[in-house]
Amino acid sequence: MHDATEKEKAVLRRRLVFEQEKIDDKTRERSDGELFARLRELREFREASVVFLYVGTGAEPNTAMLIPELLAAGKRAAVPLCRGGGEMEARLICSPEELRPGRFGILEPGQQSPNLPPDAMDFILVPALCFDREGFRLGRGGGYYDRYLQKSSAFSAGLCRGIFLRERLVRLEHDRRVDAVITEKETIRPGIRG
Ligand SMILES: Nc1nc2c(c(=O)[nH]1)N(C=O)[C@@H](CNc1ccc(C(=O)N[C@@H](CCC(=O)O)C(=O)O)cc1)CN2
Ligand SMILES: Nc1ncnc2c1ncn2[C@@H]1O[C@H](COP(=O)(O)OP(=O)(O)OP(=O)(O)O)[C@@H](O)[C@H]1O
Repeated sequence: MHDATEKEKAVLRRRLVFEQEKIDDKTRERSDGELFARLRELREFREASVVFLYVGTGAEPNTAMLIPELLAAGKRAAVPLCRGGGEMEARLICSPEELRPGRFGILEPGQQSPNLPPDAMDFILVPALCFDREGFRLGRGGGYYDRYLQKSSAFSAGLCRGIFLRERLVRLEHDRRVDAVITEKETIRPGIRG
């Protein structure tokens, strides 16, 4: 039964990567603008002092854009540094210029950047190919965020282009939900909806 779910996830993952690539730059930029505007309005984001954010790649929201404004607002920004075994660390950065392509070609902080513990995070921006209305997600299959979210009690949120929002995704026991899913049109708080 688990095997069937993993397989279903893998099939959906491939289809979503294909769908993502069809979005043109202009549509993507407009979508990013709307997603970021909602994120900036989110109380937990505004109140956070330490934000753990991924650096968007490919068709993902271009979240690197948020780094300068976070720093200008006096917040601390941490970015994932991937390790082996599906583990990643939250490394503090002072500028987006510190980032270099790492594993998977995604921009990462350097080895010398300070490593913050999971309980130092206030807010975690969680990447995914898609989310559902209950806060479950389909990631790239590394299990990095499922493992990380288990170690942190920070508020977690995902940015999800509306076309990738689903009613209900397949899920396994280790799958963690996010506390908020932001689309261009709505901010969904699965916990509150019940
Ligand atoms: N921008 C961004 N950063 C992120 C993530 C993310 O989803 N987006 N991650 C979220 O976890 C972590 C990296 N996870 C990743 C997991 C798999 C692949 C990847 O390229 N997988 C191959 C297939 C691997 C295989 O099974 O052979 C691929 O997609 O071609 C990339 C990143 C940490 N940083
Ligand atoms: N908390 C965990 N502890 C141990 N293994 C885990 C945990 N979470 C996920 N895994 C394993 O990692 C692999 C990928 O999991 P999954 O398909 O849920 O990743 P994902 O959520 O798509 O990826 P990511 O979180 O990196 O975006 C699976 O083999 C899964 O069993």
